[in-house]
Amino acid sequence: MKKQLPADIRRVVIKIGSTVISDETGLDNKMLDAICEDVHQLLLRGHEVILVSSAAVAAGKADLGISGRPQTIPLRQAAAAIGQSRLMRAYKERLRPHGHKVAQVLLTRDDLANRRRYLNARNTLMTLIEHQVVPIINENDTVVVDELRFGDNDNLSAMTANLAEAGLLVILSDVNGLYDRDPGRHHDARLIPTVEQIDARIEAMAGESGSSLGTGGMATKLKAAKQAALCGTATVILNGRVPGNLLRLFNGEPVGTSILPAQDKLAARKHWIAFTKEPRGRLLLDAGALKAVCDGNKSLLPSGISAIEGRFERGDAVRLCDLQGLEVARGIVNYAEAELQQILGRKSSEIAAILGYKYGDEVVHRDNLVLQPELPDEGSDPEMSEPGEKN
Ligand SMILES: Nc1ncnc2c1ncn2[C@@H]1O[C@H](COP(=O)(O)OP(=O)(O)O)[C@@H](O)[C@H]1O
Ligand SMILES: N[C@@H](CCC(=O)OP(=O)(O)O)C(=O)O
Repeated sequence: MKKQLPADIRRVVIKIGSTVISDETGLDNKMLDAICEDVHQLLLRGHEVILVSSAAVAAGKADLGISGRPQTIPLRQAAAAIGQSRLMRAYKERLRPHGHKVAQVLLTRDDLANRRRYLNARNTLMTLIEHQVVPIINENDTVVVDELRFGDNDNLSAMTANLAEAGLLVILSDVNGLYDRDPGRHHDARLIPTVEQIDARIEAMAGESGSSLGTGGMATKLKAAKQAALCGTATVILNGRVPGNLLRLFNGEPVGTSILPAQDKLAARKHWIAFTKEPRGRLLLDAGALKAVCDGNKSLLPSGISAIEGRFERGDAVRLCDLQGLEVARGIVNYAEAELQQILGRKSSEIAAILGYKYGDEVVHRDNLVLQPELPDEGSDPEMSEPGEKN
């Protein structure tokens, strides 16, 4: 088994956490100086760098008189509106003197869940990189509503790594990497230098954020790394508050926690189905369909569907479940819920007669299906569950 990071990494996504470049008073200029110096050096060495930067909220909240975490969504959105332009100016002022141009890219989950917009976002990123412009990505916090949020920038950085087909995802935080338990609470916690595969034992080590600046803590970083691993991208979780650490990593020094790519990676489109598209409904499959889909690598036909839940359109993602409701796969449907209600349990040869038209024999084609265990674990979003936060 391969136990090291891939050599010759050209394209890299670097995620910079709020805990790295901000404090309670706003942006931390010294840390921004140090990070931008390292980014400059990486660009000089010919790396293609995409930044995913947090800290818009942290950069703007003091203007609203907020200390600690903003307690409502409107306050968080207002803080981000103030802080995002400051954040961009901070990068521009530090990278421009070295001759590097920067571009702001603000995304919502909805932008990437729509295949056309996803491909459009990819084209924009590629065009920026071709023109030696450094994309600086953040969630579009000011406009986004809960259902359409990435939730945290660790998740956004993993989706970006897939979008850009990056060789490496670096997650800069305020800890040296993954410890066997939260080092903020346990002084004897030990750093894990390499993770070959993120399993339940590794996941159990990761706790939530220890500060009012960060979102999601180590748990969301591991989820992001797992997601990146499945698209063939390695992740390193590294302390961004130690100046020069980024360069040490690229000089081959043993820093942080490296999470190796999965041996069997998902094709980019299947990765998008599993992680980026939000499933809209559920199809309950009978025993024959379960066997065909899960063991036989077959497409799902209408005859194997026992029941339908939720409302969805043709082209949406749906969960394929057993009769107890347990998700066994996820895929893109060829028929809307209203159409499926008419053809469920029927033979494919009857579709055209029932509907008066037919998009295909399959309800979900096997090329548009992702099976467990490659689906994401559905955890709760720590910010969404805060009391009193409702849109
Ligand atoms: N097992 C662990 N190893 C390292 N850090 C952990 C672990 N469990 C929880 N954490 C917490 O995760 C925090 C980093 O995440 P977070 O606060 O969200 O920062 P960021 O702004 O970089 O995303 C650390 O400061 C630490 O308190
Ligand atoms: N989009 C938000 C950051 C959200 C987030 O995930 O923060 P962090 O855990 O610091 O990476 C902002 O710019 O403030």
